[in-house]
Amino acid sequence: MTMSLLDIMRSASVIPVIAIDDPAHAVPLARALVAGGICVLEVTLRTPHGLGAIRAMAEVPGAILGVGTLTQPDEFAAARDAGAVFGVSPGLTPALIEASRKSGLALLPGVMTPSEVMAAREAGFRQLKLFPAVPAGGVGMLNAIGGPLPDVTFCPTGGISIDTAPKFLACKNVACVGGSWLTPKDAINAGDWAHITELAKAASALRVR
Ligand SMILES: O=C(O)C(=O)C[C@H](O)[C@H](O)COP(=O)(O)O
Repeated sequence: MTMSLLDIMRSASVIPVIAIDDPAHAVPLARALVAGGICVLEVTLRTPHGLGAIRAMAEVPGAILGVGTLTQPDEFAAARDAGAVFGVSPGLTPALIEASRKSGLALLPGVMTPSEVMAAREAGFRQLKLFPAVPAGGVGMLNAIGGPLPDVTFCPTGGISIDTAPKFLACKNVACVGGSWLTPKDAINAGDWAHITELAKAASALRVR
């Protein structure tokens, strides 16, 4: 059964934004997150190991892989072939809209203003990433957008923590939040997978409303 992007977002509460510096970290990291109840994993293309990590992590039972930092059209098909079932970009351009359609990879595009929300909606996107969420105005911005533009659902990302996530998740137009706080580099480099599982447990205990 294929999950829609909205189903994936609703199943998540928190989507960890992951950057893999060492390919050997990919599988133990995915296992640690899934063990803590965090199953939707966004692996960014910020490092050269992104695609390889998606391929490896997609084999971990229970993990649902997304690709992050999509900025080039040719990355869509490559990420899909590696096992990503959705993609996330920091913004939206005509070339990315076309690449999403051609590849069939569901896209969660980044927006940060009402005009960008309206342009994304015109292009057919109803699930959006508010990025960067805190500099863009955070909860106040989400509530303000929800008035005139109530038919879009957000995954705010950028500047959110375990302490501030609940107030984002309480917004009517938020299905989940994204963040890098679940995957601190010092814990990953130390192989402290138990700590990552603890962070994941705390995050997966947060529920929308
Ligand atoms: O890499 C991307 O594609 C991005 O869009 C940026 C990430 O979503 C944020 O960097 C996560 O934000 P923090 O939780 O504040 O670290």
